[in-house]
Amino acid sequence: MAVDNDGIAVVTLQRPPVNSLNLDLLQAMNNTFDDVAKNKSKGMILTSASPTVFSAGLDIMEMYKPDPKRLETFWVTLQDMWLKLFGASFPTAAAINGHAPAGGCLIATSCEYRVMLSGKFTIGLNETALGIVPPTWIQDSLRHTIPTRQAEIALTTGKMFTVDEALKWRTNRGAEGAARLGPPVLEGPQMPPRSPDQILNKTLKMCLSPKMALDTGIIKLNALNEYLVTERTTIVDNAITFGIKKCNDMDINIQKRGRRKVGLIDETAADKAEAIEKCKKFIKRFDKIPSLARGMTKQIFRQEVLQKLLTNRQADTKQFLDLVNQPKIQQSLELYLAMLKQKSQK
Ligand SMILES: CC/C=C\C/C=C\C/C=C\CC/C=C/CC(=O)SCCNC(=O)CCNC(=O)[C@H](O)C(C)(C)COP(=O)(O)OP(=O)(O)OC[C@H]1O[C@@H](n2cnc3c(N)ncnc32)[C@H](O)[C@@H]1OP(=O)(O)O
Repeated sequence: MAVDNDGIAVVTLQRPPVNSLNLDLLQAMNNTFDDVAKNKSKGMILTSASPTVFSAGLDIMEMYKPDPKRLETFWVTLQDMWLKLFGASFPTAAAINGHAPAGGCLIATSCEYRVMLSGKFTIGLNETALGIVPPTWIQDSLRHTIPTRQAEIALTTGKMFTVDEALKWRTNRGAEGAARLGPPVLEGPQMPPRSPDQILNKTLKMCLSPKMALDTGIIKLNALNEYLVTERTTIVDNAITFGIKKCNDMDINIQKRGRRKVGLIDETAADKAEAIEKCKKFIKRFDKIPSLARGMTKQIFRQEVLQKLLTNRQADTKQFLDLVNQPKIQQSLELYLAMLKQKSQK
């Protein structure tokens, strides 16, 4: 852990080669989180010493042919880590400088803000694809981060997101739809927007025109048609300007037409230094907010999810131990480890 001049703690996971979460690393994380709380740091940023992996998730070796007592301690320590991180009163952010599968994604989604390096990295909860049911609190971390429906689909498909996918979800128009619509509006040529008063005056003028004075339905319709045709660009432009303003007011970031940002991650960065800077900027947003009020508000906001695990802790542990001790699961772990080894030797 390194604390900068602003009082922000940067905690670097350093367990080569892939920061897989074994008992020792989890215990070290828990002690560090306690220190950050005790030192009254302004906030904490989690990152990794590896240039390509944030964390490979749980260390599979802890679950393969395990010592029963150690396995239980391992799971309880993982629960502790999540309770401390997800429930931390201080601001937390993850500078995700590489792959973040399964438990790696859990750490990231337990933080309040995520900046991920652009590149061929992936992030997600892939448990279902491996034949494991992610425990409720692991699912809750994702559900707390992205919209419920997207979380359900991601969990049931074991989806690993590319950085681009993690940053923003496409609308149901999809990429093809967006392409069909032509260049993004914000990048296209812009008409000078007219004020609503100007539009109103123009409409009134049109209604009082000689054509309108004839007062026949058909002529009125023609006049309206003419107005709509001649003014369509202005009308559309005004609608877009109004929509963009509303989105800005509501802090909805629409960067391109056909897409909207929801965010398993909040931002991307070109390198680790930039990712850490962006995380610091997030933490500094709270400079003028009383820290007690901030921390308590966050904990109340997260209380329901935290309480669920606190209430069901023993049952959750038993479920894990029963699952891991199944011969079928041990067989799967053996195969998975062999597959990983084979891949790493290529
Ligand atoms: C799979 C679990 C199955 C069953 C569990 C059973 C019950 C559990 C019940 C509930 C728990 C639910 C929660 C689970 C959460 C988890 O976190 S499970 C772990 C899931 N993690 C993964 O699937 C990631 C696997 N790793 C990778 O995909 C890649 O390693 C990665 C993309 C992270 C990095 O790729 P790369 O840089 O190319 O590195 P290598 O693949 O070459 O790996 C280097 C060495 O590290 C070893 N290794 C990789 N991941 C793990 C790991 N999670 N645990 C232990 N060891 C790992 C890999 O074998 C290489 O070792 P070697 O150098 O060959 O000795």
